[in-house]
Amino acid sequence: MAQALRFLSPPATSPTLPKLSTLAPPLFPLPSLPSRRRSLGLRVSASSAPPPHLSILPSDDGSAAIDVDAVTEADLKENGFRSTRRTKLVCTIGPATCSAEQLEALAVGGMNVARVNMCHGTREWHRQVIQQVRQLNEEKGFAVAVMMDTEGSEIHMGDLGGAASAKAEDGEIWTFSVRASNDPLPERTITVNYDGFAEDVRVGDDLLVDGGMVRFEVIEKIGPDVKCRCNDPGLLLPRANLTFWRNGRLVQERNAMLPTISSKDWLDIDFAISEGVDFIAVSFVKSAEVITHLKSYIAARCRDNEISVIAKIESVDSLRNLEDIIRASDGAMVARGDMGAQIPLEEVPSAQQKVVMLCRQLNKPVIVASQLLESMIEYPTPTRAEVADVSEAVKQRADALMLSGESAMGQYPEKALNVLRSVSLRIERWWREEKPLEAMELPDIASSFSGKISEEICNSAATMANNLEVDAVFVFTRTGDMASLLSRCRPDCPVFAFTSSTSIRRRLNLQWGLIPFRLSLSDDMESNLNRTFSLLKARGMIQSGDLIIALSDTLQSIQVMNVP
Ligand SMILES: Nc1ncnc2c1ncn2[C@@H]1O[C@H](COP(=O)(O)OP(=O)(O)OP(=O)(O)O)[C@@H](O)[C@H]1O
Ligand SMILES: CC(=O)C(=O)O
Ligand SMILES: [K+]
Ligand SMILES: [Mg+2]
Repeated sequence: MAQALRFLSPPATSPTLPKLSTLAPPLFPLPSLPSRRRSLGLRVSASSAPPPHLSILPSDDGSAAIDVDAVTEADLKENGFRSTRRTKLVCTIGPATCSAEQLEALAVGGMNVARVNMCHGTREWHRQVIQQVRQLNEEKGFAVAVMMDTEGSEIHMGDLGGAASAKAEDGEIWTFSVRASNDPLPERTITVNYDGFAEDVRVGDDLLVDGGMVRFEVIEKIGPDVKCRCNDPGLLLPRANLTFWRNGRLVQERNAMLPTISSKDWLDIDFAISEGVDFIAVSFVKSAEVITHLKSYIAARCRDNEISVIAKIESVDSLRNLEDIIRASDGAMVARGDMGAQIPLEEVPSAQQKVVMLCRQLNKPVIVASQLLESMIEYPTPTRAEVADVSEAVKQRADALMLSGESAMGQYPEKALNVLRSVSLRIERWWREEKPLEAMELPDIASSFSGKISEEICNSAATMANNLEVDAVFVFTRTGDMASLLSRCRPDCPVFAFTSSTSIRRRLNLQWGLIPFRLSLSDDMESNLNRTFSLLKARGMIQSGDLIIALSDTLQSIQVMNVP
């Protein structure tokens, strides 16, 4: 009940919007502002006078600090609110991008999340990358989050005895063996990580490397060795994924019983907790239980639950149990690489669309991953088809796009990131200009009355933001929930999310349209607003007359105002 009362904003701070005919001349003439800003200042000028008690005061705690990175700051100063990118970008870090300078170049280029894949590299290597990202954040004000991606216990090849790749030619006979050996491997021999491999496969099965990049047929089994003939030649890469198919269907036998989180994964998870990563992405999720289990494991070890769990949707089982898995997780990834090895390729696009839609409905951030710009591993420009694929993911309004090999080991990581950024910006602008009909209804998701209030406030605020064409929504949030609820509505303007936690700030950086800032929040909404206005104005990120909607999760209120 108390919250229901608080939902009614205090009268002095909730200006009712006047009818257009009653508008008074602007109280804050803005001669030097771009025309759009000026017209907005005019349109709502009657409500633009700050309530008397909202006058700008010097910062009350003396710290006057607000954490924002130089790139966001420059973008806002130069291009204004409308041009900020809404789609977030995840970069897989690998040998091509692991130095401090390379990581900084990616952050400057728009990387919101750095992903390390525990399939590759040593623990020491991962530790260095994570620490360098943290240092970059501390020194330059970035909020780049770190995502640790588990190896999972699917079947994969060994590391090719240190070779970068091996070529399998048509008709060649190769041996796939479960023998563990430290000695150099005989020619055309590949080790396999799964002990049951030789028992599970049958003569006549198709063995697919990386979902069909190379294809073999099983011709003979000799103890732990499986002889295969290459039918589709190609390049074998270290630790490539292996699937086997019988009569046109993926074989799921004892290999289907492999645990989603292996013993090695648990050690990697302990490592991730001790290094303070922001997200753990779980490979080959099959059911919601494993996510629930991991979340309680983290909760028992981690103050304030500061790690979010992302379910990677890449197996047949994850698609079968999709809704339960997404409900249990803090977000999802459409991991199209392995997904395309587990279901027919022509089913991948509709699976992507389904996951993206469901995540938005359930208010979970979703990442579209793998092969977005695959050709840019080798070439400095993408194919037209790749640009169309990126556009499609942006049109689906996914929270984030991910680079894999393009940034981990490609020749043009920064160029690839630049393509994601410019295509996102262009398609987002197209969306705002064309306003395509959005077929999606957002169902009620709150499970408590106070959650319901927050949801209603955010839905209304997003509608108001679009109808009034405001410049930005400001949300003061302790938990980040209200920022997520606003992001879910995909409003036309950016959402400035102010939170006192650096960890929440980083995790909000995965979500569509949010520009997260760290600011020590007080319980007094007016003081928060005043400090924000003066700090952002002092840095030239907002100007007098900009029209904003302000929300707070402590006050449960909506205010519309011009920046004084
Ligand atoms: N830390 C690393 N060290 C060396 N190479 C890496 C590293 N991370 C990624 N790579 C290279 O980049 C490629 C693409 O990265 P990506 O993370 O998509 O891996 P993947 O092997 O396809 O597995 P996953 O299905 O988990 O994504 C890898 O196959 C590998 O060659
Ligand atoms: C990202 C990942 O794991 C995949 O696409 O398979
Ligand atoms: K992985
Ligand atoms: Mg995968």
